[in-house]
Amino acid sequence: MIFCRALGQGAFGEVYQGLYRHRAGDAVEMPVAVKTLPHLSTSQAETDFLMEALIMSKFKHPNIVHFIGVCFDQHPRFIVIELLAGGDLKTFLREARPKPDRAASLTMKDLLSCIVDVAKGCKYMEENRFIHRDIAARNCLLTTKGPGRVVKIADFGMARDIYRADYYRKGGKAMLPIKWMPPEAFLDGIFTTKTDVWSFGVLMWEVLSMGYMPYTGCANREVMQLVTNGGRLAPPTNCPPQLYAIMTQCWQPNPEERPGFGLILERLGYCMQDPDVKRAPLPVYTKPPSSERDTT
Ligand SMILES: C[C@@H](Oc1cc(-c2cccc(S(C)(=O)=O)c2)cnc1N)c1cc(F)ccc1N1NC=CN1
Repeated sequence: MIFCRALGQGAFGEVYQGLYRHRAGDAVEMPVAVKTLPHLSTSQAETDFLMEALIMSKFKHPNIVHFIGVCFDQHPRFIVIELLAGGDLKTFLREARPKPDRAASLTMKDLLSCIVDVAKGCKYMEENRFIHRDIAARNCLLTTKGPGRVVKIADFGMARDIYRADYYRKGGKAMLPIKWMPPEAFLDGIFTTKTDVWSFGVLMWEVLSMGYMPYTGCANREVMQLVTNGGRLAPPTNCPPQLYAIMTQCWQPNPEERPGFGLILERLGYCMQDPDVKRAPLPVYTKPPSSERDTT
């Protein structure tokens, strides 16, 4: 295991880019991401860290990050996963926004393809009765920024990676991604696969708004109030109504009425074939960068 450079701060500790050789003598070195656990971690943190590795090791799916291994017999303890060189989905979308001086580099088809990739990963988790609890663009990674990119769900620890502002510290307890949670989750702590369906609807909104913070400018408490009283995210600029319809189904107040990921994939399939959807222009943001307040 060779550590090359730091990728950023993960929930537990630093995340590094590294090179992994399956056997000492192997010529082939594989680029990997390495999540480390700081030396001075509580035993609870160690358990959570190991738990996250165990969860990832169970999954085998093209839209879920590939788990390579753990090293727990020395410090720092670390988890080795495949490196997805395109970085995270939220950053990718924000960087890809059409600018006045640069034509859109993505089409509606590209955005839909990202959404479909995540839906496939979610369907696999639903089939395995695994509740992710933190489906959001920040937790998805791309194999590459270029064409042919594949999006994978890549964080299984309610990770508080690089987007700390997205989380809400409720009564000093764990930080909760309120803006991605349904009422039954933040009010009663009920988490089912239908929790992930709600979050997936918010992820669709993030993708079609090209990386905006949901409920831009609203504090988490205001969002809890709004959503409990039936308020919902408005359609992103230029969002085709067929896609907004899927989001609103994901945000049904009654969890049972939200579609499963199989049905969501079917409906997304129709949208992919609908010429009106494929032809839809991307949102053009003319806001000067200084006033870009869509990160809080
Ligand atoms: C744990 C970490 O995993 C990875 C990050 C990057 C990765 C992340 C950012 C940029 C690049 S890069 C080399 O393409 O610029 C690669 C690439 N592959 C990974 N497997 C991660 C997974 C996520 F789902 C979301 C964020 C992160 N982190 N944690 C700390 C930084 N990102």
